[in-house]
Amino acid sequence: MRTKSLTSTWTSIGYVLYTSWTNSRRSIMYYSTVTLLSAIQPFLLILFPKFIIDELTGQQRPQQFIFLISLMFLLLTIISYFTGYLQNLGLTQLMKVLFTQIHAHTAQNMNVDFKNTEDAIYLNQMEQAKRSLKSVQNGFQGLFHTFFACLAGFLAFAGYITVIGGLSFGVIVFLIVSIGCSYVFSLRAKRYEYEHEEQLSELERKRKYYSDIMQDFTFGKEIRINSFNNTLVSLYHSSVQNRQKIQSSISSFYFQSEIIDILIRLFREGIVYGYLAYLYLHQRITIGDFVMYTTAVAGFSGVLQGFMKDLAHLRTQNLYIEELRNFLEIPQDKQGEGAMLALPTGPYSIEFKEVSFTYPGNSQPVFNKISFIIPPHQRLAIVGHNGAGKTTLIKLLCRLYEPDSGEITLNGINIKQYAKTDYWRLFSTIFQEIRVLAFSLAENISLKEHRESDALRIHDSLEKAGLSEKVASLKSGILTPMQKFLDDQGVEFSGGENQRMMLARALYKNGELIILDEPTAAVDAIAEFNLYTRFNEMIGERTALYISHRLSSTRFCDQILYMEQGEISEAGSHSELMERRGKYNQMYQIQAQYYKGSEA
Ligand SMILES: Nc1ncnc2c1ncn2[C@@H]1O[C@H](COP(=O)(O)OP(=O)(O)OP(=O)(O)O)[C@@H](O)[C@H]1O
Repeated sequence: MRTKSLTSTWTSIGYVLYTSWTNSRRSIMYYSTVTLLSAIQPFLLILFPKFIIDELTGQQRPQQFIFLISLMFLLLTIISYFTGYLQNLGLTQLMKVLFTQIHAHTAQNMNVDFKNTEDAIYLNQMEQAKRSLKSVQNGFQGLFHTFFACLAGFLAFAGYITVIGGLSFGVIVFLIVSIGCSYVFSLRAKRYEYEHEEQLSELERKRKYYSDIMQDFTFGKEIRINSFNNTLVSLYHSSVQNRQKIQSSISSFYFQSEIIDILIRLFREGIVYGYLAYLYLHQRITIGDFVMYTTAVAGFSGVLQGFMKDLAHLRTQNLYIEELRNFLEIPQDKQGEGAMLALPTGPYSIEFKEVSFTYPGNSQPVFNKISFIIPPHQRLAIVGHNGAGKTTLIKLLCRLYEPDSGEITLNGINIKQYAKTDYWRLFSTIFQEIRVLAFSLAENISLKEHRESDALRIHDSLEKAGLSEKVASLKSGILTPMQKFLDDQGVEFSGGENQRMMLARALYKNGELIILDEPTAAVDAIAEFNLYTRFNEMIGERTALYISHRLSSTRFCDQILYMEQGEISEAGSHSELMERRGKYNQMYQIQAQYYKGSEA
């Protein structure tokens, strides 16, 4: 974590300006010009009235009077027109820059190490970084606008000092001190707001989660039957209420600082106007000077106060930018370690050598020096109770997590020595969660755009997965959109059909190593048995790894590992394990009772 100092405020300003400059130089050029114009504008309203009034109370030359009025309005019109025009152009360019950051944020989510996606700290960081990009007042846009506002304030400040300096240096000091007091109170409110941002973000995350569940009708049955709706509504309301409580305490801080500000302002302007009136009454200044100085003092206070507030805002924006940068700097997924080796050609053997692994943040290891071999062409089943570590084993094999110690080898070489993208090409996987995308059926199978997909292979995979008839019944065949998120013509498949679609996806990929991590939880034991057997026939000579709770589904496998609490307690073929009369046998017998009479 970087320090939250003024130095890092400069770093954040540097980051925002540099990013803007590299992505759109025009964004900086337009905003700089607008800044200059808006710094000049107030001085026209200070100086011209003085000259006009002096003319009226002095020589009273009509031509000079008309000239001054016309020039003032002409300049004001030109400046306002260009300010508005360039502001619009600048905003369009700023949006262009912002989208590069939003893109970087999204890309980061796609490219970070998988383990982050299951890590609450990362998820929180992601939300915080999103906050920097979502709001107009805060974060990237906030800092950009506030920086230029500060710059305009600074230029105007210098101009006012020059004008008021002609009157008295003491007035300037008095104005600066009184405005400084207001600044301290506004800073206090801003700090208070920032200190509670994290809490607000967490509450917002909860609120959003509850709201998503309430709108996700896949939870509909469970929620109604278990009368969970009232609980959800009350959780939703309490997160909203807690958020409101914090927000109202933030508002009350701001309210306090506004009140104090008004009181200080009344005191300040009373003193200064009294002094100016005194000077005028003693004929030490003209009526034109009086108007010029009162306008300048009001303007000076406004500019300095605005400048201080902007400065305070700029400093808090720094904290948002820190969060954005910290998030974007999370290292992306590494391809591997050292020089990457080319993948060997098959057949493939895999070995787990004394692999130990603990999930980040957990105290209990899932595996402690687990070892086993999957020889080429073997069908290996991993069975066991819930939480035994079966899916974790697959995550390690697929390099979604790295072992803490020990190694996993492919044909004798540590898998870290292969580039991940090459290594992943080897796998055709079907996981427990079935994820259908709101793209066409073809794109769901190939996971590529239409123009990059092979239609023949898609049809072939669908046929092998037993979905040809279904596809034939669809008006647009494999081009039929799935789900209705992006297309109201989209279709919904049944649970079993979705499973077959996943099967077709795995077949289309045609990986050398096949993994089925119990994608059949929703179907009955016979359907699962048939699916595993069919899949087994389809994959030919390839090495395969099957996970299931139903021992009948994987009994055809060459080797079965029976896992308990992260350890392999029994290993062998189905008949060997049955003969051993151990835990596998016991579990098989218990499960068989349920299938009797229904199995062929
Ligand atoms: N992302 C995670 N973070 C922390 N702990 C996890 C995570 N995923 C799983 N675990 C824990 O690791 C252990 C093994 O989980 P795993 O999912 O591998 O078991 P499993 O045998 O596949 O279970 P199941 O049959 O229920 O799918 C469990 O104690 C689980 O709570």
